[in-house]
Amino acid sequence: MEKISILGAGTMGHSIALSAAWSEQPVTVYGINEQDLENADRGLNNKLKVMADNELFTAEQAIEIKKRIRLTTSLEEAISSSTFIIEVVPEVLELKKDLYTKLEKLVADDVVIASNTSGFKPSLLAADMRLPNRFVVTHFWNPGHLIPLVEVVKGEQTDDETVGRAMDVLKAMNKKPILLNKEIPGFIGNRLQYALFREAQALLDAGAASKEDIDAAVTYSIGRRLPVTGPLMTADMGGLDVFSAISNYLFEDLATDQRSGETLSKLAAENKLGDKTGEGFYSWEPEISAKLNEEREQTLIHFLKNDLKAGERQ
Ligand SMILES: NC(=O)C1=CN([C@@H]2O[C@H](COP(=O)(O)OP(=O)(O)OC[C@H]3O[C@@H](n4cnc5c(N)ncnc54)[C@H](O)[C@@H]3O)[C@@H](O)[C@H]2O)C=CC1
Ligand SMILES: O=C(O)[C@@H](O)C(=O)[C@H](O)[C@@H](O)CO
Repeated sequence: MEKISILGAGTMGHSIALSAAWSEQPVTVYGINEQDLENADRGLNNKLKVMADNELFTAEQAIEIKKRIRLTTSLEEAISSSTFIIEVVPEVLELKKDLYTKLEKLVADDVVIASNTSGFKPSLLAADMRLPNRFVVTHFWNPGHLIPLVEVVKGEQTDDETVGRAMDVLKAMNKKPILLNKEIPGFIGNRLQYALFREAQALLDAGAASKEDIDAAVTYSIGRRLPVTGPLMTADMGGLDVFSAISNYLFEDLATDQRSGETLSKLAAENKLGDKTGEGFYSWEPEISAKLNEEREQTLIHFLKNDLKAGERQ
């Protein structure tokens, strides 16, 4: 069994740690200061309560899971006995690369260093590493403790042993790892997610429909099918003659913007960042935020329970 350390205690870091602890693996989480750890501890307690309330495990098991997670502000302590490190710091290329340089001076040559980056190519991240063979991307999805997919992406120099260890540790965490054949920016999930996001922005900026109706067009249609059939299987079920005919006239009309759209750019410039600042495309009063986050969590837990029934989770 790998000794897992998570470097970064934020949105993804503490929820990935919860995933590991839930699969009975002890894990150490590094945060930058006491406030960071307090936020992580609160996030863990909230998530464990919701999961126990929804009978994913008992309240007693939740206590045991929490005991498996050690929080520290000491990087050295966090990695002192690690065999598998998952970096989950902000999506800033140089920040990540600088951390790997620091880590390579502190850990043994056989310790795997993985990144939860949303889309940087592993070869780019590992470009200055002493041992790029031990580096791999393990891209979890938010919330990391409730979404099964993890995209495993190897760089040009990632060796097979590192890939194998990453796949094994993710399966031991009861995740659904997929190994990409090629390293491409954004991997698979985010390329698809951001293609949809680009088109949604273009429709909003063109005044084609309201933000509510644009989102409804997804949640009340393709969003109902996607938990069952992905885009290629959906096309097979709809008829490739139809999907090909539509592709041949519609593709030339789809958005091809290379940057954020007008509305998103304006909102970001005004620091209206969505749920975390109280306003984005939508207004996020605390009660609305709590309601929508709980609804999403309940839905994701419902899917997880189906996985359990299907034996996809031991
Ligand atoms: N938020 C999301 O929905 C997802 C994010 N990711 C990726 O995961 C990574 C982390 O994202 P989040 O958890 O959302 O970030 P976050 O901002 O919530 O947390 C980042 C954590 O990194 C640590 N940190 C902050 N500044 C640091 C520094 N200068 N040096 C070392 N550690 C530092 C802190 O513990 C902080 O809590 C990013 O690469 C992001 O692209 C991947 C999937 C989903
Ligand atoms: O959970 C997600 O959406 C992620 O996998 C991502 O990487 C997103 O792009 C995230 O970074 C922003 O929500």
